[in-house]
Amino acid sequence: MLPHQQNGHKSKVLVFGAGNFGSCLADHLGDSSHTVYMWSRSENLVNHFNQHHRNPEALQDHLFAESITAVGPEFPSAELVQRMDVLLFAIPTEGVRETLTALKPTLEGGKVPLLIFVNKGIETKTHALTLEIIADTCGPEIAKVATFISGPSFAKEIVKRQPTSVSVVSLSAEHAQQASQLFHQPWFRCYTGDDPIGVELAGALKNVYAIAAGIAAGLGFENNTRAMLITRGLAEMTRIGTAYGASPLTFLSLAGVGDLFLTCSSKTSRNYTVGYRLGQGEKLEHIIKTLGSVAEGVTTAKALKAVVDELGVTAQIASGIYDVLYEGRDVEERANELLSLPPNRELDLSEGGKPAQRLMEKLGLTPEV
Ligand SMILES: NC(=O)c1ccc[n+]([C@@H]2O[C@H](COP(=O)([O-])OP(=O)(O)OC[C@H]3O[C@@H](n4cnc5c(N)ncnc54)[C@H](O)[C@@H]3O)[C@@H](O)[C@H]2O)c1
Ligand SMILES: O=P(O)(O)OC[C@H](O)CO
Repeated sequence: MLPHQQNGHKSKVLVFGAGNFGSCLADHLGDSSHTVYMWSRSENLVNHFNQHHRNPEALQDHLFAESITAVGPEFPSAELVQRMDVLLFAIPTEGVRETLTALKPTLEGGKVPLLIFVNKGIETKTHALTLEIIADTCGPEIAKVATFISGPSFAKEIVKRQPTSVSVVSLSAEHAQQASQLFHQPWFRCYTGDDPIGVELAGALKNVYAIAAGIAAGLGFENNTRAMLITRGLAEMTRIGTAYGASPLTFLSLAGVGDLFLTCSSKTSRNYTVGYRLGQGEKLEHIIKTLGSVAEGVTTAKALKAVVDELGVTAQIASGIYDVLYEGRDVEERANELLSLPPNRELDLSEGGKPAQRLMEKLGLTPEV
């Protein structure tokens, strides 16, 4: 149990990442009177935040809870980390391995705080999910208790206390419950589950389909096309997920269709925006340079190509996005190619599960997910 659950004390939380989602979640917890530290690599951000309770790089209109202290730009000290009940990671997947490697010496030997991850991606170099990155860097015992929060959750709306619901999952039901209790509020509802592989895949893959939905809108396609993309995207991500070894039901959850629907339907999504701007004829390099924050679907599309090839699964939409982002294919021509493919059986699930089995074996668990 976390200290605040045992005796009414509030928790001490250190958030890694001071971008849109890190600062939004810091605010959510700080508002509930937890003691919150937020690490940023930017000295300017740290100084500005501590002086004005505003983030100069994200959610600029928001006045943040006073119980948040920004720390950095140096990596948080072992002394600070060891005082924490919770470490919350709100950095892109590409930075998780480096951050956990730096933390590992501090986590060794001492009490392990509750570890919560909110990134949504697949690592490009290794094609690993975050669960595997945690196992590689900190060992299987820590991976087994790591918790993942995912679902339809735009930071911009959470800071306005708009009702939001998320999936909170871990291989340890107890840790998922603890994370859920930490975050749960009437406007922020936490539903627990135990399929971190499925939830991670759903969160990562929906970003790729959001790029597709954005492209369609940028090319001038309207609502029918978007509905088709969301539905066929859901079928495709469920097929990939089950071939990987995840539960197909997970793709019907908040972290699955919930987040897919949100991200494919709004320009608030960075991934949708990347697609929209591609559809309008802008170059990827320019879009990434001027977007102002991360769109994880861009790197995930590359890793996903390798995952799909290894699984031998048909993933026509994901493959089209890969071709546009990494093979220099013309966006309109590739979209028309996709549209001219003959429709196949509407629903089918691939059998398999080898990647999840390998990951469970790495964690010393039976190969069932
Ligand atoms: N913004 C949202 O609404 C939202 C919602 C749910 C999940 N997420 C996920 O949360 C993660 C962070 O998203 P965001 O919106 O805060 O992005 P962002 O671009 O606004 O901020 C990213 C933060 O991570 C830091 N960072 C980047 N690379 C790093 C590295 N290698 N090491 C340490 N820190 C690094 C940046 O400096 C920045 O503070 C992403 O994986 C995103 O998919 C975002
Ligand atoms: O802005 P996006 O596309 O990264 O989406 C943010 C969140 O993942 C939505 O749940």
